[in-house]
Amino acid sequence: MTDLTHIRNFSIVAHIDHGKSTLADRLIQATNTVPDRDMKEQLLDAMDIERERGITIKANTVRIEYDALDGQHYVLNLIDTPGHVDFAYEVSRSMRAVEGSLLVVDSTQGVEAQTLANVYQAIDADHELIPVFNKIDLPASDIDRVAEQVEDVIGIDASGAIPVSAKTGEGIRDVLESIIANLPPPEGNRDAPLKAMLVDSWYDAYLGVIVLVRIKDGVLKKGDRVRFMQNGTVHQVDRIGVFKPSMQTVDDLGPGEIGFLTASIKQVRDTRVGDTITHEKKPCDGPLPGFKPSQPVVFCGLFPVDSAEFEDLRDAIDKLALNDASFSYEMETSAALGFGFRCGFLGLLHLEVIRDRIEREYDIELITTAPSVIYHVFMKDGTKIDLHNPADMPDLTHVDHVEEPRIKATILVPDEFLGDVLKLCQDRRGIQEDLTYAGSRAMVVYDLPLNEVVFDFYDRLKSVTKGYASFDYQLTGYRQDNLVKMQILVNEEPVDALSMMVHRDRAEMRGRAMCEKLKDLIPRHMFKIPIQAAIGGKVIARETLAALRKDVTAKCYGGDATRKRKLLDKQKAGKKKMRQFGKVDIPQEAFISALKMDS
Ligand SMILES: Nc1nc2c(ncn2[C@@H]2O[C@H](COP(=O)(O)OP(=O)(O)OP(=O)(O)O)[C@@H](O)[C@H]2O)c(=O)[nH]1
Repeated sequence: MTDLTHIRNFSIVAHIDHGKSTLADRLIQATNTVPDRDMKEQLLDAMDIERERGITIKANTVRIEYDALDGQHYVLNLIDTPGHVDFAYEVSRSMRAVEGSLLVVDSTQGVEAQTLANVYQAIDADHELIPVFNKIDLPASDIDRVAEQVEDVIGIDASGAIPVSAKTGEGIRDVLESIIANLPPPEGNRDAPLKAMLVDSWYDAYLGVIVLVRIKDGVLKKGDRVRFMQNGTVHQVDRIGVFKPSMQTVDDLGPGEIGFLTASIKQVRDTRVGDTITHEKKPCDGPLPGFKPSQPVVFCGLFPVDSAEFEDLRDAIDKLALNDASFSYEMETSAALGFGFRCGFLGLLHLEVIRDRIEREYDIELITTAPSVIYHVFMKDGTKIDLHNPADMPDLTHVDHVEEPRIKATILVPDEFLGDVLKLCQDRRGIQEDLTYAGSRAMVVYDLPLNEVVFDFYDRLKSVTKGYASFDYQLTGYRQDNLVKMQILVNEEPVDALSMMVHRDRAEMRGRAMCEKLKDLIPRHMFKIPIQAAIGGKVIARETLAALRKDVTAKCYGGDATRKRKLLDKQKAGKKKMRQFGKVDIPQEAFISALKMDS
């Protein structure tokens, strides 16, 4: 157990690619936490995969021992956090477990949207920040400009900022000394009853659920019987330890310390992040203020292309969910797609990560239906429905009004792309709230419907700004609007997987675009196929796919048998990836591609 004044707990926050993981590596190396021969790049990230902790969205922890210039020995606990906007929640909970953060800014790039988002979270958490200007080894590094930006845009004092190169190691000692000098030590009382925060938890094949804890008061020992206050469950602690960064058991954990416990807990779902852990016999007076549980905001259906793989899909989803409490799912049946799952995610990246893992690691080909947000549907009889799936939208005659979730989006972009960004936001029904400049960069704040952002907003933003824009968002609440369900009919049959909620004013444009896309994506058949978009019973757009005249091999006149066979094989393989809708085969890509907007 370490004396409180010799502990510093901190996290590293940064915009993506500004060098957070590389800096963590250097801190670990400079303090000889890991012998040089075991040192590899992105140590904390790599460990994720080794430990099969699942998606690399989780915060990672490492305990560093440091002999400071004042001759004293310190214990530094570092929590590394994910950078992507979907996982902002992870950042906020890591911040609650520490007293301060290093704010890494790439000195060749400057302040970006996540830099700002992180600062706001730090201020919320009442947190000390040390600005660190990274990549000073690069010729494009401009510390003065970045310092000015930090002061102008973020409004924090940059005079104590530390220039470093996480690549060469220059400035790393200064970072360590600044942590000791400028971050406050934790507070806590070792004689008080145990009060510990459940910061994170994950599943380990050998040890069961591992719980990351931050001790506030009291002492945690192996063998203790502890109560998880919100859950009400009691467990016997069978192991406690710290990450260096590999797991090392210790005898006890005292106030201010960060470590882990195991207690034969079977499922991650049995542990609630933000819960307070105390002793069963001598409990603390009350729980710590908990965090709100993370709520899925984006929903979509996942169906196996080959319906025989449904059980495999169930198995894959069960396994993934074991380690990811923010991913929700329930079984769903669709007239067109058969059995599958309706899944909830924290955002689009989260959706993509899970989908890719199912396809790659479990080798199951999937059809992903249109991502949707949760709408509040107010019925004429006074009841309210939370609509997760556009296919379940009740008949309009019974609906009084519909509300949709809105976000506050912050976008930082070089001046020359500003016009394109404003147009994109405007096209997505955005309302401009703010526009300011910091040098040659503009910062725009928009109020946007989440629904218009979930599909391909980020891709579009990157493409119109050649990758120079950065983006961050927070949910702000619900607002009523003129929203309707649009159905797509192929050969007169509704394809429920392509149903979507749209704004009435944009329905026709979206309907037309969808029909045109589908016309290109659906192969011709022996008969004519009408493709229609409809609201209620009313068709608002229509395309017709002409009937097939020749077979695919007809153009290989001359009888090149191998070529013919190859073509036929290709056609056969293509068939496997298609789903039959009535008499029509629709290829898998059609479901995703049709939904991409060109605006
Ligand atoms: N030249 C130079 N390159 C650096 C420096 N620090 C990081 N990099 C490079 O910048 C890139 C991003 O660094 P990461 O450490 O992965 O950045 P990150 O912020 O952790 O990114 P995520 O983990 O993806 O959020 C990598 O290619 C690093 O090698 C530096 O001081 N100098």
